[in-house]
Amino acid sequence: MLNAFSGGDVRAAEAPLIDAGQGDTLMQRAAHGLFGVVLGLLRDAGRGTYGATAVVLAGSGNNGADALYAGERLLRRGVGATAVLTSERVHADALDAFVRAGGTTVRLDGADVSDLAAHAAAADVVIDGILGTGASGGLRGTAADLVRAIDAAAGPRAARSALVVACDLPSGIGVDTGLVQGPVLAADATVTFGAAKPGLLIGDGAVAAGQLHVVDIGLDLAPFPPAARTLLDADAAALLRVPGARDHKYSRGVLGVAAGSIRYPGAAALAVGAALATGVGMVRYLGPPAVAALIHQRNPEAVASTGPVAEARSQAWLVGPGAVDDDDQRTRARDAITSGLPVVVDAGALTEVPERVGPQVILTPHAGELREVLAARGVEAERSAIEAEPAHFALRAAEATGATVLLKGFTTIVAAPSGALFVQADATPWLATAGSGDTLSGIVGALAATLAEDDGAAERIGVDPVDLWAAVAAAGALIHGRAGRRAARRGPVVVSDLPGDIGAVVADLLEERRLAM
Ligand SMILES: NC(=O)C1=CN([C@@H]2O[C@H](COP(=O)(O)OP(=O)(O)OC[C@H]3O[C@@H](n4cnc5c(N)ncnc54)[C@H](O)[C@@H]3O)[C@@H](O)[C@H]2O)[C@@H](O)CC1
Ligand SMILES: [K+]
Repeated sequence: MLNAFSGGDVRAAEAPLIDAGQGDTLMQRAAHGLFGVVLGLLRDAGRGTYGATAVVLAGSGNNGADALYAGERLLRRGVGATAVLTSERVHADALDAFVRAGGTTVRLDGADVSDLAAHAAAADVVIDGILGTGASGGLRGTAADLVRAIDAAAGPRAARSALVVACDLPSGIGVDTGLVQGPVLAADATVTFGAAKPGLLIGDGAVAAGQLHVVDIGLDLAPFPPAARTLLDADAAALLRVPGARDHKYSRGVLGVAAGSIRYPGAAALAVGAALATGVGMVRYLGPPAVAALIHQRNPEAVASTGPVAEARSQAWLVGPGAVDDDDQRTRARDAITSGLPVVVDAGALTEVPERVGPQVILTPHAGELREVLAARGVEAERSAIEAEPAHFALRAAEATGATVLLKGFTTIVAAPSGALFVQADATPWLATAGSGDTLSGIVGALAATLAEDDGAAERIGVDPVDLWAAVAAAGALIHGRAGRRAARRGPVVVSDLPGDIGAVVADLLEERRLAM
């Protein structure tokens, strides 16, 4: 599990060490970690250090100092380094060390911004040390102008020649939210100190951060609750339930599916296919015979009927995908949601959620659907606002409904009504295609069915039992994302082919788990 801590908590964890006179030690550890990552990236890019050039953007605070000390280390390895001082104030000792090692400095105030930008764009590496955890709001003033100019001179990240490495975080992102309010220099890599910060995992902040490296500088974060968590492969693997010798189809977990309609039969077929590939004892399908016939073309093992939820004994339910203009499906959705069993609620069924439910009800909206869920509870928010601050609004929806909320997007956000937050960035943009969400709901539904009666699941991955369903949803997002990336190796993702990849990802995860034991 990757734990992210709020900027405030990381600073609080630093405070006793700084009070004990260890501030400089922390800074040197941070600078050394940053230097190490830059070195590795230069090597990977085949550029080495001797004769390479670096531009250090150094702000007024300790973030600028970390960057200058990293610059000092690069200078001692033969890199030619220039520091652009973006503020009147600068950490005196760090600047002194940088200059003594042979670095040149330029004050941004009064300099020609486009000249500086051209110089930065032509360098081998740019270190962004303008703002760190002490930032309030986006970049302002001349520092904002400089970043905009470097961005324009260097071009989009994929086409740039200069590597950009962010010190602690890309300057200008919301440390705790990932909100990007002004110009931000998108980084190839971010080297963050002490612990990941939520803004590096969420939404636009995660996009700007690039590859994330966490450098241990010796902070004790145990007293603080993580502000966000990301499941790693090992966590998803630990959740998977492997059938034992005494298992049979009913004990492995039965997933009831009330999805699809005459208008949208395909959604049900995709969800069922994904659920079977994730691994369940049985899928019981409830819905129109014509939809069942489509499901049976690909998955004859699905057991279909047209009855009510009460007559289809299951361990968990999946309701909503493609269920449009169908009163029977609406009734089934309501019955499943109020059954007390874990239930994944997608698309058409989101409007059937009563005022208050429990965390075993997992809503899987995209931003537009979340807007509706919130509006129905008196919280007005534009879709664009939800996309800019997805974690904030997912948490609000979880709080307002009592449900677990999985918000789909570039990063998948899972908010538990307890306030726990999971963020998964496993997916590929190739998964942004029709039907993708149906397969995600099928995977989460299958995991829920197999774990519904597994009392040890929360403990296996070290989460509070009240947050189990959020972790299950996050694991579903991880499997879905990895399956999508696997499929994308063959070309654009065809969602109906995804079950093969889902099964392969489950097999890989279990193999990694076996090797780790
Ligand atoms: N204290 C320490 O010894 C350690 C500090 N660390 C580094 O220190 C950083 C935090 O340092 P600081 O607390 O000095 O904060 P920053 O380095 O983030 O700088 C904050 C300063 O920038 C200015 N500022 C804030 N928002 C601005 C905006 N939107 N536009 C322009 N200027 C703005 C303010 O003057 C503020 O004092 C961390 O991110 C990390 O890089 C780490 O190295 C760990 C150890
Ligand atoms: K920074």
